[in-house]
Amino acid sequence: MEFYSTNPYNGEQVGKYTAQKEGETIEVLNNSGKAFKEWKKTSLSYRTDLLKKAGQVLRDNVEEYARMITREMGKPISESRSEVNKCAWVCDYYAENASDFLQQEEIKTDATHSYVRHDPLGSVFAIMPWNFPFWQVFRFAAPTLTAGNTGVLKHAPNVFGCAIKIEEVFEKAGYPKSVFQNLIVHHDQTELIIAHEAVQAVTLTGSEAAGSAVAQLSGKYIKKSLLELGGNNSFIVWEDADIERAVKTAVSARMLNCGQSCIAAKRFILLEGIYDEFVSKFKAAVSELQSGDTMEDATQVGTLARKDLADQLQSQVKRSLEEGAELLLGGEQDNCFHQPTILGNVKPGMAAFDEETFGPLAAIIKASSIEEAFELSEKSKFGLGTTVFTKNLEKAMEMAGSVSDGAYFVNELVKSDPRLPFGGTKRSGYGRELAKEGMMEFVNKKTVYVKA
Ligand SMILES: O=CCCCC(=O)O
Repeated sequence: MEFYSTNPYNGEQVGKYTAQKEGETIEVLNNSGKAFKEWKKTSLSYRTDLLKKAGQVLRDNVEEYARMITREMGKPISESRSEVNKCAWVCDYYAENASDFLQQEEIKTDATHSYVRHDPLGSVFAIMPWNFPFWQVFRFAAPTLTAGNTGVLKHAPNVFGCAIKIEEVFEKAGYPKSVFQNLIVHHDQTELIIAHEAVQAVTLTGSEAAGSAVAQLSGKYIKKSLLELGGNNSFIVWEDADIERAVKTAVSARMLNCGQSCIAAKRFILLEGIYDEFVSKFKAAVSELQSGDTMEDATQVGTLARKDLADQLQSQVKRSLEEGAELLLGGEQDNCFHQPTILGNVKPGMAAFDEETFGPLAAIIKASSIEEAFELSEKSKFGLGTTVFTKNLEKAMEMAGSVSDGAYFVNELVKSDPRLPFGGTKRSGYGRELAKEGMMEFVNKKTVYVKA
């Protein structure tokens, strides 16, 4: 079986990849298991030195990696460069903090010594998506490998070229063979991989459907799993907000990565008093975004990663209009490109409110009070994050407890940061990545109890 990756901007074929057969996959997994036996015995300082080198390799080759990202999935080149630099940041972050995070925790009991060690688990299988093809992988790999696990990656087929480059980063940094390996496989091999004895845990970033299937398999084989799935974040603007700042942030929150982000703001819930002002300034700001050749520095809005994704967004726009939404801007699709689109008068029950919209589509919703805004925000099966814009920081912080999401940002877009835990609730998944929490997901918290 062959996989092809295609530049969604111009149709160029970027790569052709032959799927590994089951026997080859098993060999990769056996090697991962063997590598784990040696890797887990290495010193933490050896592993953090390698991680620092991986960060350096990323920085030294930003242009090459960024071009591969842009060619395979269509984000503007400037955003691809930022993505590669963010991967270098997460490497530096764990290189600096791993020894703190992994140190043993003494606990006073009636033992002479009792403490918790943080030992690695084995091989961690990562199933990753195409939307941040480097970042999603480094977010898992930097803490997980540094804790002493080995890693096996199954990337999305439209970014297999990125997956190969990522494997090269670890090779160039000097990681021992088989500590990080890439698989070119169809998802029908997922069960075989999860069932393999070397694999002790699974991490997936992707759709609800993929998450549910992988969680079932992880349950079947009793392997730990972490899921980072969809989102339908709200961006609530109160009447006292700094509107200029809210609009500027809203544009980035929705349009970065051409809107193809689980944590993008998708539902803009505006208090009545600022509705008209926000909408007119937001429309003006979105209209100014420059689309065009994704390899040009000036391009701000790329294409969607595949035509079926643009088709799906277009269907959500059309259905929402039929359901009573009002077209305020854009609305048209041309192959993989979808115009940045704003829909007004969006309400629960419409596609643009209920469904995750994975593209440059902003749904504008009116609320008559702060309480109603939060109620509307909570009307979602997802739970990744909420943004609130206001000058009343005290009241904003008071409201934090009423948000059921994994993140709550005040006067800022919901974003990932290596220093902060990242993950969702409800249908957005479970577990946390990044920060100390992310490193703790794939360790054996081993109790040691010693009596003299
Ligand atoms: O689809 C999920 C995107 C996460 C992006 C990030 O970690 O910044």
